[in-house]
Amino acid sequence: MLYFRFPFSEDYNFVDENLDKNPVSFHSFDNLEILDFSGEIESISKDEILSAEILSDSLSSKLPLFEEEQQSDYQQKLLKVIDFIKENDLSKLVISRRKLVKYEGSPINLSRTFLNLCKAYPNAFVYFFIKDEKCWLGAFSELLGKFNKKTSEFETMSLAGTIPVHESWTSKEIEEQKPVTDFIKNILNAYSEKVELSETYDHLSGNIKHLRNDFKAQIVREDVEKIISELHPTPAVCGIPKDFCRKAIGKFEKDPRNFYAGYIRVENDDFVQYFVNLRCAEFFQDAALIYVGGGITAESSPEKEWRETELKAEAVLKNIDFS
Ligand SMILES: C=C(O[C@H]1C=CC=C(C(=O)O)[C@@H]1O)C(=O)O
Repeated sequence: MLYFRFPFSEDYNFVDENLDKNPVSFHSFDNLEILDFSGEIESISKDEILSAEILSDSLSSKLPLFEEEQQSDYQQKLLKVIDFIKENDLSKLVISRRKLVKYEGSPINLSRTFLNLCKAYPNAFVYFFIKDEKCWLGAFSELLGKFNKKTSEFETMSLAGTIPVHESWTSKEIEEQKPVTDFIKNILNAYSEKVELSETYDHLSGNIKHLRNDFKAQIVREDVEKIISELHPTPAVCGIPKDFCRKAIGKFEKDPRNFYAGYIRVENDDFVQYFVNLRCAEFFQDAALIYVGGGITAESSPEKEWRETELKAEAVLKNIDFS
């Protein structure tokens, strides 16, 4: 099953798994796993979601053997990452961890958790799925791409840099977001004569904010999937050079990213949209793993980076319904 809600919409959707169409698919970070949801996109009411009442008790898998990375270990590792960034002259490298949430005997109401996330993040793409013994929920507003089938306009954004809502930007975040903008600009310029780029502005997300630029470009329909495969993973979730940074992530992160920092493709009559899968968590019968990361630069402070991941984890954590 899959429930989802588009950004700025009040309607909830599900996909009935009956037909040959594949309107929604989840792509893992490493692109090796694609989870398809086939059928028609149908609408579903809040009451129907509530009455289905899906609890963590009903999930088939328990959390496999897992050792959570502690603050001191994570910070030690980030010191090594910073050295690596300096040695290789990288502008940034995105490193992530998994925060463990044990239910301690009180099951989670996953349906209510989904609705809480929808309420808390009106500008986000919010989803909840259970399939092939996997269960994930997420809510985030970063667009990897949006293609308008009628006008052939392609939209995307560069989103990076994080600070608490009431703090002021420093050169660290500004320098962290720039490579994302440059990376996207270079790709779009190869596919379009006309690429529009907005000013940089603040993108609010609960207790934190990010730096953001929006792009618009006229493209041809046949290029959409090619552009997406060049864009993913952007330096907002990986780094540049892409393949070098992907390998470095594999070396520094002790657990796989799975669907975290991958993307979700959703197609309807008007658009094909691709949402970056951040602020997400994997749920098991007895515990959940919240996936969080951040862009590390030569200027990073390991302690601040740890705090940033804690703040990002809050985005999901505070909306979990312990029934
Ligand atoms: C990698 C994550 O966030 C990305 C998106 C916005 C800001 C980011 C940052 O400030 O590091 C990251 O690039 C995450 O939330 O796990």
